Amino acid sequence: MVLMNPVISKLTGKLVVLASASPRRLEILTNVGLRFEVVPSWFKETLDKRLFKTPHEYAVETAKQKALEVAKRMPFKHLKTPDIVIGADTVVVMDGLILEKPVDKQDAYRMLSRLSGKEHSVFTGVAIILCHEKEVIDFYEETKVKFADLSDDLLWEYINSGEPMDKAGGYGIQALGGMLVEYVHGDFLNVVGFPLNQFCKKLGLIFSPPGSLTHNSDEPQGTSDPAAPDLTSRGTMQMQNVRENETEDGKEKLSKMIELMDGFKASKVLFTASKLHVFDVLRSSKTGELQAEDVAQEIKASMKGTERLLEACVSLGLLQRTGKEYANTAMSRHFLLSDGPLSLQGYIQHCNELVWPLFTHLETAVREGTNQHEKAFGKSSDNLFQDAYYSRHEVKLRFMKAMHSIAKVSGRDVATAFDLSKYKTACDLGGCTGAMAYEFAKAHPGLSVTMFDLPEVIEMSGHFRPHDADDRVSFVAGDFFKDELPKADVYILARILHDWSDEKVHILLSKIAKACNPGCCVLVSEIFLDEDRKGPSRGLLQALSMTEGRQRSASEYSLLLKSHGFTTAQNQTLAPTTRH
Ligand SMILES: C[S@@+](CC[C@H](N)C(=O)[O-])C[C@H]1O[C@@H](n2cnc3c(N)ncnc32)[C@H](O)[C@@H]1O
Repeated sequence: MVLMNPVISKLTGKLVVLASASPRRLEILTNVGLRFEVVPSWFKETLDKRLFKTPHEYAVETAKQKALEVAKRMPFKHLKTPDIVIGADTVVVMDGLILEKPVDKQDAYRMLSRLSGKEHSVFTGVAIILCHEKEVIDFYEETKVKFADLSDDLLWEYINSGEPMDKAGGYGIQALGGMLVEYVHGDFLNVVGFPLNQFCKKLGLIFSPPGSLTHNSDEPQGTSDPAAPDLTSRGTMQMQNVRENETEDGKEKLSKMIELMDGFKASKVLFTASKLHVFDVLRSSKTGELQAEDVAQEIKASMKGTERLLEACVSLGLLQRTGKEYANTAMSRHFLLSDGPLSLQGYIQHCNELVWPLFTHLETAVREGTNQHEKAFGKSSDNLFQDAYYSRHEVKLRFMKAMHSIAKVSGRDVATAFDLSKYKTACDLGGCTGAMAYEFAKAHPGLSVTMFDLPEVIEMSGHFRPHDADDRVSFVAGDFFKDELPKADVYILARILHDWSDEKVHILLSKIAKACNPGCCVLVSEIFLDEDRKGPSRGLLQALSMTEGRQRSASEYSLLLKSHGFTTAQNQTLAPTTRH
């Protein structure tokens, strides 16, 4: 006979899913008349226990992840969305150590002999997902269990029965394992695997809101409701808190906030590991792997600091660790080795040495509406390039390396974005090291490319000349605001226009319009802001440290170009405009 719990009856007609393969949980819930489907979770119980302050937090999180996995999978794999998914995870805790299912008989023996003659705790974490409301309600129950003093003979007999193997802590209290137990304090079913009593109370809170509980029209007045004793105002408040904080949406927002708060730390870890050549050091070792102390020695840093840095790098996906050995990940091999073809080291160092100090003065920059070069570097920068980037040799080299690394990773895409086969000559205005010009030459066999930049840049461009340099690329020194521009069919403006005011952009475009061959085209490569200026954030963040320049949308660039007779040929992220 089934005693119909009024709370359980509220679930009639709902699709309830138990995200657990445990026959014991299935039995407990079936016995109280709950109708449900069993969809075992595919979530692997691999959460790092060290990340949890208490064992019950670990059990609750595991339960939640099990249930969420099923709730997310069902609409796609089973083509139905459940109303409720229930997840549970039971752990046995002895002296702060979480004992899960034994992996073999020896493991079972170790667990059971540890429990012998002592009291331990059994925690079950439970998560109830309300799929339509997108809410997660979770809780845990603790029960204390004391084992009798167990002889080895008894232990081995029990182990050889096979019962311990699929059970947390290596025993099942509902069967033979019951013989091992001296006493139980708390919910017995919690030890079996599901805290039924508290589960029903929670369902009561969910499905019978406070107002309706004091006077439940479905029930004769005076009928005691198992949920009622818990409905003190404190209980209700706690429930509301749980709902607000534990929804998927709330969690997403919180993790976004945390990501934003920690973003600067992650950047600085990348900058520091790069500056200390951690990625190069690991690559140069014979096996591609090193222990923290070897890395510390190589980079001449403290063991403690190095270890922390390496661990942080692992957490960010920059390194991987097997046992004590650290190695580069595919991503760091791709972008973080100094001599890699797509190395971003130049740009990373620029960010660390130049952009980072500017951003430490962001508050003043916002208050004053000015660039903070003087505050950060003790020198004003009326002309960004001459005063800030090119005033000292090493700063110029660093800036050029930064431009070079970005041009290397983006150059091919820019060069191949449009069909330029009908053009014979191109001029890369402000082409810096020539990296982009070489990409254009490589992509277009019929194209000769002139790289045009300030004299102080051209004099150093030899440092960056590729060993297989194409002789269709030539270099011309000059100031594009003052000097005559080389004649060409295609003008490349890659990351140039954003640095300048509309006034200066007009000067440059009018010079291009004057110099260009008939039917020429201008290829603009920039971060185009969305028309409503709500993104992309990469462009809007960059704007915060700009001097006289500004970020623009595609239509703003189009307008500027149109006023010099160029018509937008295509509306793409990269916009070539032609002049007829
Ligand atoms: C932001 S960098 C872009 C470099 C390159 N186009 C790229 O996409 O990697 C700007 C370039 O414009 C050059 N530049 C700045 N002012 C210039 C001027 N008045 N005349 C010529 N080149 C200039 C700088 O030297 C620098 O190489």
